[in-house]
Parts: sequence; C-alpha cells; structure tokens
Amino acid sequence: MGRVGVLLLNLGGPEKLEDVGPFLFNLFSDPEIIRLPFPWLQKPLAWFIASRRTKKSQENYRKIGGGSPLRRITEAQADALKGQLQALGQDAKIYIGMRYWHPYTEEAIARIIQDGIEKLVILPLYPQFSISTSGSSFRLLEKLWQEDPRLQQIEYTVIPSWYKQPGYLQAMAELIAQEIDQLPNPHEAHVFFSAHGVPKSYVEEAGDPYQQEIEECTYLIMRTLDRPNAHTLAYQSRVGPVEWLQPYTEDAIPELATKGIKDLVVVPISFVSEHIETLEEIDLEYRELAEEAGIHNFRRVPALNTHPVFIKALADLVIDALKTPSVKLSQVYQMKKKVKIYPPEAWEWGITTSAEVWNGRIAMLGFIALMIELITGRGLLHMIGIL
Ligand SMILES: C=CC1=C(C)c2cc3[nH]c(cc4nc(cc5[nH]c(cc1n2)c(C)c5CCC(=O)O)C(CCC(=O)O)=C4C)c(C)c3C=C
Ligand SMILES: [Fe+2]
Ligand SMILES: [Fe+2]
Repeated sequence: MGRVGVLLLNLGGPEKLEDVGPFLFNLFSDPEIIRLPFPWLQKPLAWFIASRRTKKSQENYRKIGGGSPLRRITEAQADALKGQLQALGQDAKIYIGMRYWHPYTEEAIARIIQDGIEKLVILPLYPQFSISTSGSSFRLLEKLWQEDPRLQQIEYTVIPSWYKQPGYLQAMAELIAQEIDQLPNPHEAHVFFSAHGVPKSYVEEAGDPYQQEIEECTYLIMRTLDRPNAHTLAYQSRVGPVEWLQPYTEDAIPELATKGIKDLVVVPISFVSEHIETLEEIDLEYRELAEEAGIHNFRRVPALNTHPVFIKALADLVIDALKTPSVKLSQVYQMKKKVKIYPPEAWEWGITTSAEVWNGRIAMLGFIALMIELITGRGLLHMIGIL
C-alpha cells in the first residue's frame, strides 16, 4: 500500500470570542444548514442571522471559557488515532478538515496533496449521518474533487456513518454505566439520550436518514449497556422558527419530572467531543431546568473525546475501510438513498467553501446597497441610469 492518509471531518468551532461572528456566518452560508429556494438569498440571510445571533452565542462561549474546545479535542483524537493505528501495524498521516472554522477542509486537502498521499480514508467524526453535518462536508469534498485533477489521482474511500461499530457502542455503554453507578439508586436512573436536532423537514421532505440512525443507535447502545433502566430520546439545540425533530429536550425533562423521575443520566449522542452544547446547554441550561422541575440527581455522561475503546473503534474503522472495496463520495447519497437534493440548482451556485466567504461578504454588501436604493430611490444604479 502506498502512503496512507486519514481525513477526519468535523464541524469546527470558534477559538476566541471574536471568531464567533465569522464562524456563524460560515455556518449559515451553508445551503445544507439553511435550505432556501433562492440561492442568491443565502449570503445576505447568513449575514443577517449571524449578526443577530453573535452576541447571544458569544455569551454562551464566554461561559465555557471564551471559545470552543473542539479543535484541541479533535487534534488529541487525531494523535491518539495515529498511535493506535501504528500499534496495529498501520502507518498513516492524520488530517483534520473542519467545515466552518480552522483548520478548514480546504487546508487539509492542500496538505494531503502536498504530502503525496496515495490512499485516503475519509472519516467523519459524526457517528450518524445527517445532510447538515457529514453530508455537508461530503458535498464540499465532492466539489474540491471535481475542481482538482491531482485529487482524482488519489485512491480514496468514504465511511458514511459508523454508529453500529461495536467498539463505539461499547465505549458509550461503559461511560453510561459509570454515571448510573454513581447515583444513590442506580436501578432508578432514567437514561436520557439528547441528540442534536435537525429541522423536521430534513427527515420528512429531504429524506435525511439522521432520525432513523439516531433511533437505531440509541437502541443499540441500550442493548450493549444491558441494564434494566428506562430510557428516553429527545432532541436539543433548536435554532430558528421552524419545527425540529420532537420531543424537544427542554420539554421532555420537565415531563419526566412530572412522572416522578428524580435521577437522570443525560447522554449526548450525536457528537463525540465536548462542545458548546454539552458544556453549556446540557451542563448549565438543562441542569437548571431539571433542578427546577425537581430532578435533583442530574448527571451528564462525558463525551468520548479520547476514550481508548473509542479510539480503537476509529482505528478499526480505518483498517476495515482500507481492506474493503472503496466507497465514492457520489455513492454516499445513493446509499442514504431516500435523500433528495433540495433545491437541485443550489448546488450549481450554493456550495460555500470557506475561501469564498469574502465573495459572500461583497455580495451581501451589494444586496444591502440594492435594498437601500430600492427603498430610498437614490443610489449608484439610479445615477448610471439602470433604475
Ligand atoms: C450531529 C451534530 C449536529 C447536527 C445534526 C447539527 C445541525 C445543525 N446545527 C445548526 C446550527 C448551529 N450549530 C452550532 C454549533 C454546533 N453544532 C454542532 C453539531 C451539529 N449540528 C456542534 C458540535 C456545534 C458546536 C461546535 C462548538 O463550537 O463547540 C451553532 C453555533 C453555536 C450557537 O450559536 O448555538 C449553530 C447556530 C443547524 C441550523 C443545524 C441543522 C440544520
Ligand atoms: Fe449545529
Ligand atoms: Fe447547535
């Protein structure tokens, strides 16, 4: 085998408070995060939503130490994975490609080319597939592949999702068992899975397999845990006015309290690293909500981070992927076959590489100037006689 690389895909997070605004702009510029019927609206709307959200989001990042720990944790996972692969006799270079912040996917790809990688495994750090997460990174990669003939020389394979991997299930079950056993009445603990939500239309209209994969994953973890405890699945972190997957975590917690539940073990299920939604939303907001509702024993299961059983699971995934026939980026959407691409024409125009963010800002300024001109009846276009 030639030179082997592993590309870990992740979301990225603002490292400092001043990164929050541009990070949110990148996120909302993604047509897989806000699906609009008119692609030209994407950038102006991204700017509008990002600027309205920045202050609130900064306050949350301030509460967890002034920035996201995601880069640091992902780098630690990459180091641990490299070591584990080496122990299994597989040399590989590990690359980190974030979707919305540094180190960007484009930077990782540039280094993969520079290093002369001949065989590449593409591994998203999301156990379950969603259009809005792994799907978005795969689309970006597809675009980069189409644009660069040097990438077409690389033999690559994609791991679309891996929530059934036994080592992953084992590591999750171990962490849950540890928390249950620290409660005064372990058998009464209610295991509360809190998944990151997505808009309901993603599942019902666009065919996102995310909900189904989350439900199956929850079932498999409970089976691996093999305890008689009751469990619930709910969805957290809703953004915007549309309906998201239900039940919402913030409704499900008080409802469990009304049923007399006093001991809760909260399991973040859709993400493998600590991030703002575990450290702020669950640890601060939901804990307070539970306390007010009368749930006094509230424990949160830590994210996997560099849990050795989890790192071994990632290494096994890589080694298996190198042995089996390759999966192409264009096949992923066929495999997740219910997924409809919406709107189709958005992909001609809409993919936002982080390098294009400046174009977006210029487009946004142009749009604002046009709006001002249409409202006031004065401006450049009137001066040159177009309006
Ligand atoms: C599997 C995990 C995730 C899914 C699914 C997901 C969908 C999704 N997210 C937003 C909007 C936001 N996400 C934000 C941060 C964020 N999201 C995830 C994971 C998933 N998102 C992570 C790990 C993080 C945080 C990284 C970190 O900094 O630690 C944010 C920014 C934070 C905030 O302002 O609250 C937004 C906004 C949408 C709209 C969406 C599905 C369409
Ligand atoms: Fe998110
Ligand atoms: Fe979120």
